[in-house]
Amino acid sequence: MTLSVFIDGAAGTTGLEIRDRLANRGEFSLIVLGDDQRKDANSRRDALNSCDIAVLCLPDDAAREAVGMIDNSTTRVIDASTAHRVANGWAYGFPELVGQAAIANALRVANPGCYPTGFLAMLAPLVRSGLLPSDWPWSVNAVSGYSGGGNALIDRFEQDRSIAWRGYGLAMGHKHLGEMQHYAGLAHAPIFAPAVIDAHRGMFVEIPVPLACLETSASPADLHGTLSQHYASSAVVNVAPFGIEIGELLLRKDAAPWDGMTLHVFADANGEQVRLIAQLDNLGKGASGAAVQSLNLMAGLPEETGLSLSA
Ligand SMILES: NC(=O)C1=CN([C@@H]2O[C@H](COP(=O)(O)OP(=O)(O)OC[C@H]3O[C@@H](n4cnc5c(N)ncnc54)[C@H](OP(=O)(O)O)[C@@H]3O)[C@@H](O)[C@H]2O)C=CC1
Ligand SMILES: CC(=O)N[C@@H](CCC(=O)OP(=O)(O)O)C(=O)O
Repeated sequence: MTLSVFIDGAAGTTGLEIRDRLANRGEFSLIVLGDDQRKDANSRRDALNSCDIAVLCLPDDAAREAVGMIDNSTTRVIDASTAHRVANGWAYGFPELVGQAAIANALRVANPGCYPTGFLAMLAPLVRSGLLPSDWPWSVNAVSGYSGGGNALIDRFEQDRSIAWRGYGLAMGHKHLGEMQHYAGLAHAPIFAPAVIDAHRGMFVEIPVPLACLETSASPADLHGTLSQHYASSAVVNVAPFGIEIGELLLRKDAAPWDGMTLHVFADANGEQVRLIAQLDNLGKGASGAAVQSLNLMAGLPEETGLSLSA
């Protein structure tokens, strides 16, 4: 059976990438609104109510408005925005953390934020397993390609080629803190230091772990072993081998779209300090790839169908 999919916000950065990923997928037929209709409330309402699955690639307020326009009980929704990520009645679209069934059977799915995808992939399994404490004041440092800020940030970086690095979130309170704290089960929101660099796509998310200062007997190898076991059956997330000499990690300006994610565990020789580092594509597993992964599960297909998983 072919499922009809309406991408609300299909002309935006995330929406276009989802369209690309669905272009040759016979399992889905796309409802596309032309430029004259894509912001017209009646046209959107009709499309939202006539599709099987709506994928919202909109700013938060417009995403809330879109959900409010649905007046039937059958349209299923994947929302790429921040609006519903910790809301009641919404499954969190992170199958590796919540289980595939929770998404496959959901009416409403909230796509995770790009930075929380890296943060939660590493910290949530380690806190859940008891290897790392939930009440430590965690911090997270990250760099993202500028497409992470959508069309507005793309325009800014592409019009002003003098910006090499842009630190932000300086007043704290970044919109991703809620989901980071909630799904990792933390007592405190992490201190989050995001930055944008002069690359179109791709990101690194890093959690420093002062292992010797924590109340845990876990070694770096234990952390790596738990993550490896957690993702052993995942086609999307892989854990890099532990203890292999890697002198540097690079984010290339011309990186191709990638829907996977690689997790690294680096440690000093005494096992006192650890750096957990996730590499992903903000537009892949951080947004559009994750949305298609959930769409696959909602359609009863293997989660990795049609994704680009070789880095
Ligand atoms: N870019 C990324 O890496 C990630 C993005 N996201 C989330 O995905 C969502 C979309 O972001 P992104 O694609 O980057 O943003 P863009 O700004 O690139 O795209 C947003 C699109 O929504 C359209 N739009 C805005 N308001 C309305 C409306 N009321 N009705 C219909 N269409 C509307 C815009 O049209 P117009 O330009 O004409 O105003 C634009 O085409 C956001 O919530 C964002 O937080 C999540 C994870 C990562
Ligand atoms: C580089 C950049 O600006 N990134 C955005 C996050 C990406 C995004 O739009 O995020 P979500 O929908 O996942 O919340 C930001 O920090 O606000």
